[in-house]
Amino acid sequence: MSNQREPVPHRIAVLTCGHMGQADNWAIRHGGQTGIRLMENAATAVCDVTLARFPGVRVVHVLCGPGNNGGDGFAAARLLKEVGCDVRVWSLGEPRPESDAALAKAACSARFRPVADFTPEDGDVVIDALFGAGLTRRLPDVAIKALEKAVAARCRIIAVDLPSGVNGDSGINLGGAVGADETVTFFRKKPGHLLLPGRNLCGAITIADIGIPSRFFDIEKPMLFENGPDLWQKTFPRAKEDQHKYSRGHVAVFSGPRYATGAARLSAMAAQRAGAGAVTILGDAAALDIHAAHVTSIMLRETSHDDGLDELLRLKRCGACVLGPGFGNEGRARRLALGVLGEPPVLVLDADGITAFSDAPSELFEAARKPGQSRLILTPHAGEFARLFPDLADNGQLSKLGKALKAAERSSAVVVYKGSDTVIASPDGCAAINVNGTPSLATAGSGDVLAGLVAGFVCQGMPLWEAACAAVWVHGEAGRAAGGHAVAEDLVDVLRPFTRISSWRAA
Ligand SMILES: NC(=O)C1=CN([C@@H]2O[C@H](COP(=O)(O)OP(=O)(O)OC[C@H]3O[C@@H](n4cnc5c(N)ncnc54)[C@H](OP(=O)(O)O)[C@@H]3O)[C@@H](O)[C@H]2O)[C@@H](O)CC1
Ligand SMILES: [K+]
Repeated sequence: MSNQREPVPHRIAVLTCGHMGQADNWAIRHGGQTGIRLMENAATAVCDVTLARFPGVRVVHVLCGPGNNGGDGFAAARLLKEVGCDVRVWSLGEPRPESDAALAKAACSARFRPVADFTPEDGDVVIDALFGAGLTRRLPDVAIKALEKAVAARCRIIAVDLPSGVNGDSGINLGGAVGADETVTFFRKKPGHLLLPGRNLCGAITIADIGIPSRFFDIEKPMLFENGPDLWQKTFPRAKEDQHKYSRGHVAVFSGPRYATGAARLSAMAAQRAGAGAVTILGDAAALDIHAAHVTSIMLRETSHDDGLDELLRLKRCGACVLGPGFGNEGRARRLALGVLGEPPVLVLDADGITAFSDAPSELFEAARKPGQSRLILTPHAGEFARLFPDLADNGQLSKLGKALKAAERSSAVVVYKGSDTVIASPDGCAAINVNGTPSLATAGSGDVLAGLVAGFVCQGMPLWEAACAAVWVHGEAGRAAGGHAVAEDLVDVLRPFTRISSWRAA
């Protein structure tokens, strides 16, 4: 994590599988641990969750793969047998000789049968310890068949570390993963627990402490997080006694033409709800006539003679502007965006503002590349992302997280790659994965509300990445509060509690 950032509690850190391997190794070399003890601790956690979730369970099937995930399974089988469960172990392949998994298998007195013969009965509990962090390719057919049998028999499934078949770094189903009821993972979550479809296959997630000292994070600063207030609450705007409207922050929103004004209004209202002291909509006279019939506390400023940059710069203490929602005119959007990037206000570029650079994204990235803090926030959904970063969008090797990080680095912008698993990536390599999104956010105008929230937090002095993370989380909470069939106006209506620290602290 970069030095300029406020320290973040490492409990919300997320570790890639590679970093998790480093944490294991570090704990063994410097943290007084042994590999087999870590495995025993992992197995104890799996055993505890099994007994807590299914008290009185009699038959437990343990499906064990050839690696350390299987090793956790063998150790859990032994522990469950010790407490009197009827444990049946089904193995796939043989652990490497002298590996921790081989030690765990040797210590387990259960009878091992090939996974191909797995025959669960209705309602049995199945521990899926076939593959975890080490899976790089499609599951072997025999593993897929075993998992299918578990589903067909309506077994309750507890996944060790990850549901087998889910890639821990991308959340992608490499082929054959089935939904678990519970997933027990170790030390910290992995991206695959948060990104889709992995998140939906995990069921309830338990993070078990397996004895890796958290001072690991003193050496390896966390760069990846699950989004939530803990990540950004230290920089969240707090009202001060001596503030006036402009010192609270001023947001400008560029309006679309006469018949496309609603998007700008949604952004403007959301910026107000985020706490901006003043919000101005900039547009031509015909558009402002429509706005005037709808808004009261939002100011209107006509852009009659040029692209609107001069009018923006004349606004008092404008800290952020939103360009793109309902904007239309791509040529003008492009000129304006490039103009704003040469000036102090931070640019939140969304929708048509992003599409305007489809033919020449590098023009945008060049303009955004300046020493010091980024001045550009991009908020693309998948289609818009592909317009600005076609090669990244098409790259099957990259996860959504990887795409967002590379996009942020390339564009020198904070990139909010939207979706049900929105990723917020910063050019300095930090990223957060958001998990509180709901289907109710998939509605026209929802993105305009998000862009307004981002600008609203930025204008109050929040650092850009933190502001974007806060906006995405608040937007998600609003979606939940608004419920099914909400329209974007409903989101604005329910925003207020989520933009006040006292309310979400109590939540
Ligand atoms: N390190 C520690 O101290 C701790 C680790 N812990 C546990 O370890 C797990 C990670 O273990 P892991 O790295 O051994 O990986 P794992 O998921 O078991 O699979 C690797 C094996 O599968 C094989 N293989 C892969 N794909 C395959 C395929 N499609 N079809 C067939 N084979 C395939 C692969 O073979 P290879 O690719 O090398 O040919 C290799 O043999 C982690 O999830 C957690 O549960 C905990 O105990 C805490 C302490
Ligand atoms: K597993």
